[in-house]
Amino acid sequence: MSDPNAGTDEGATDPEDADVPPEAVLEALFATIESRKAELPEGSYTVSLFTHEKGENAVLEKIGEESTETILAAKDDNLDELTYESADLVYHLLVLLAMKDLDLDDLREELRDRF
Ligand SMILES: N=c1c2ncn([C@@H]3O[C@H](COP(=O)(O)OP(=O)(O)OP(=O)(O)O)[C@@H](O)[C@H]3O)c2ncn1[C@@H]1O[C@H](COP(=O)(O)O)[C@@H](O)[C@H]1O
Repeated sequence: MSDPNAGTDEGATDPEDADVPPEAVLEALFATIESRKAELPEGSYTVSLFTHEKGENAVLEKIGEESTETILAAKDDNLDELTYESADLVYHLLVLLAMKDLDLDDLREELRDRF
């Protein structure tokens, strides 16, 4: 994984900070992604997705790859791998939401409307 300390992350909680409670992890991760988008620090994998020469296709391709890897892990009943690939998939999905100026509230509202 790329250097998690790249960038300033002003106002964002580092998702790798052990003090982040599990229920706050998605918010912390999304705040880091938004910070990378705004600050564009060197050495950041997230920034490489926002600035890729392929444009949005870079993250779209990663979502395709990670979806396939998630499916294969499930078919293998490999729960550790399923968890790992699901985390890759969720991270790239959050990058896509940020790229499209959507956020976790949009996702939460959509899911809540289905209750
Ligand atoms: N959660 C993630 C995260 N999940 C996956 N990745 C990257 O996504 C890429 C996935 O590509 P691949 O699947 O090809 O890589 P891989 O997992 O080595 O390969 P496989 O074994 O899956 O085939 C890797 O480069 C991972 O580092 C992530 N990169 C960053 N984050 C978070 O974003 C924060 C900021 O990271 P930077 O933007 O790099 O500073 C980090 O502190 C993390 O919290």
